[in-house]
Amino acid sequence: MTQQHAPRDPHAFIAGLPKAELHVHHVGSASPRIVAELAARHPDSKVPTDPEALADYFTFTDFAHFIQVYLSVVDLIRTPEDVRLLTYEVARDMARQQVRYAELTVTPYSSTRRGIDERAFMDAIEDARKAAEADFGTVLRWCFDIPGEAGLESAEETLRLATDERLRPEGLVSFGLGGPEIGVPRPQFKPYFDRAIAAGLHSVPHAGETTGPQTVWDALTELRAERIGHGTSSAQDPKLLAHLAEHRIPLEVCPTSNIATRAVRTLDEHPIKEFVEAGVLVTVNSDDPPMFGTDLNTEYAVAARLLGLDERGIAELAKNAVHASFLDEAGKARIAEEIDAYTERWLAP
Ligand SMILES: Nc1ncnc2c1ncn2[C@@H]1O[C@H](CCC(=O)c2cccc(C(=O)O)c2)[C@@H](O)[C@H]1O
Ligand SMILES: [Zn+2]
Repeated sequence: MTQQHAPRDPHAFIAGLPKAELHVHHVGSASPRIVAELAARHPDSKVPTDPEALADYFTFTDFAHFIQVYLSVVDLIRTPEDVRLLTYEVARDMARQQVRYAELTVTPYSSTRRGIDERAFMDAIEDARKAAEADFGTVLRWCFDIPGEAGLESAEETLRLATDERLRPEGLVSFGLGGPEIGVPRPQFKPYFDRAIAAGLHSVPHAGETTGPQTVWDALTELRAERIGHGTSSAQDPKLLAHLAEHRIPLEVCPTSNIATRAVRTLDEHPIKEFVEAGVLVTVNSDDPPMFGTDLNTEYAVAARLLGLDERGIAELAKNAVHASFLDEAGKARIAEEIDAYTERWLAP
């Protein structure tokens, strides 16, 4: 992807560009309005009840602090109605950014452990998914992820919720691993990923976000990752970059997330350019957009700036996500064609 001509206004082009998002968290996408509304319902919570104060609350000193704040928002999700409202509103926010398809990472263990009935949880996310598709045209699929720091008990429970035919939601396509990486080695989760893959789910663990390249190697070799969440530290290992490029294993890059959690010091130091120069398939994602004071369109603008992309280059990024997704081939072709048609209309003299 090289610079052909300076984009007229990348933000305007990006705002209308049809997109797919592969790495974005369910609770992490709760808008300040939704979080404030839920916090008002639960006065015992320390989460601020007004959106302005929330911006300060969502300022993190390090990754561990981010997880602490993240879990305080998880604590606000207490009823199936909270789950349904959150999910439907997240889809509304996505539709406003022309997101046609998203694989939303859900951590069911964290909700069922807090007392939400598992059947009611699955019904709530599925009802919202179908309503969002009908009302906004946004197609949602689920990734169920293990909160790694909660250990093998949470792995067992997440696998059960993902594979029990009486519970597994129709929209479930993948199986992930989130939470802190430090002190949470990937290999211990191999038996759970093996069983999830055997049940037809795609493996998409986080790796290399706050630890080195070995975590990414482990995700590839032990967890048979088809995509890598973040993979930021891959840039430290040329052999790993070559492996990712050769085997077309996409990275789910979340630039502002890496700055907000202090995984990367400044955007200009972000390794996204090294990834592209090494031939690695890069997708652009927002991770936990309201918590990081960003949204997907902003992440595309950041990537376009760091990679020096014009409209065609930006459109290629969007198509990378479509092709790296687990949507059916017909669905992929439909969105890719929409991206091309939009781009040609935009560039027509
Ligand atoms: N950028 C991110 N990088 C990594 N993860 C991210 C990111 N953004 C969001 N998450 C989510 O944060 C959660 C963390 C949950 C967690 O650590 C934990 C620990 C102990 C107990 C419990 C519990 O619920 O009992 C939960 C994960 O579920 C994950 O999906
Ligand atoms: Zn994430």
